[in-house]
Amino acid sequence: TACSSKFVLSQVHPMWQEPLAIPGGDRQSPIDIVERKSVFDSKLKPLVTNYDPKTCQQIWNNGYSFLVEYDDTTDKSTLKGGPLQDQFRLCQFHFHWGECNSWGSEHTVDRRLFPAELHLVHWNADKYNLFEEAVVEDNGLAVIGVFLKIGKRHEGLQKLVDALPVIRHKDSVVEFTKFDPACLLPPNIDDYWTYHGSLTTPPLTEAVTWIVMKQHIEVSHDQLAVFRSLLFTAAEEEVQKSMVNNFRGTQPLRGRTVRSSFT
Ligand SMILES: NS(=O)(=O)N=C1NCCCN1
Ligand SMILES: [Zn+2]
Repeated sequence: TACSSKFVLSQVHPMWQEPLAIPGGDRQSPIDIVERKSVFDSKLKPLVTNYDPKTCQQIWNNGYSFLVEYDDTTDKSTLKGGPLQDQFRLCQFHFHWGECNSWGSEHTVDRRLFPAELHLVHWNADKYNLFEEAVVEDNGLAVIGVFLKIGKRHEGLQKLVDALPVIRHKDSVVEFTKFDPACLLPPNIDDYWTYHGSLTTPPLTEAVTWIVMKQHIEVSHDQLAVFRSLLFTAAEEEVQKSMVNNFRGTQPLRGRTVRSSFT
């Protein structure tokens, strides 16, 4: 199959139709992070996350990925520091993955692909009142990206994996509480790359300060296989399509500099 050989990724059909015109279009995401071209910035501070598991509300299948949503009506689960000037609120996290372990991540590092990528999505609560307002502002959003590799079972992830069969179809939702997203971060969150880019799924707006962790996390083969049991399609649709390859291809760097918090 495509997965066994060193398959040319271009044969994989991205899951959504790329729009013809993109707003601005010179700071799109994801990108290939070329390690030796990233510029160390000693002024980058450590990232400060302060997540309250009590703000975890639900998990649902939106037809692109599955997402865990948090109550972002107060400053309970926040992100600050790193490259950020303001305090951001966590609104949701989700993943992107492939049909097999050869690909699936959105960002690449020196063209290296990972089997999956976690995105923790935050919006600038010092400047805006709602995610929907922040999503069109160039300093509106901050997304933490974490690469996943196949290895030992991730105990913290299992609670989430166990909920997936209940939300197999698009638009299904189930209550999901007391989940601490910090358990999905790698041990060392001080080493990251950061650059200005966009959302990688619609509305693709160029509002994101990306913070991509250098350290990956490990999940088991079986845990990632459950991600692939999800469906893009709603229950009533005749033809069911498995939710795989829900990643966007890398976009032109267009002269941007990727900074690193480490040498
Ligand atoms: N993959 S991504 O860049 O996080 N894209 C998103 N689009 C809609 C809102 C949340 N995130
Ligand atoms: Zn994403």
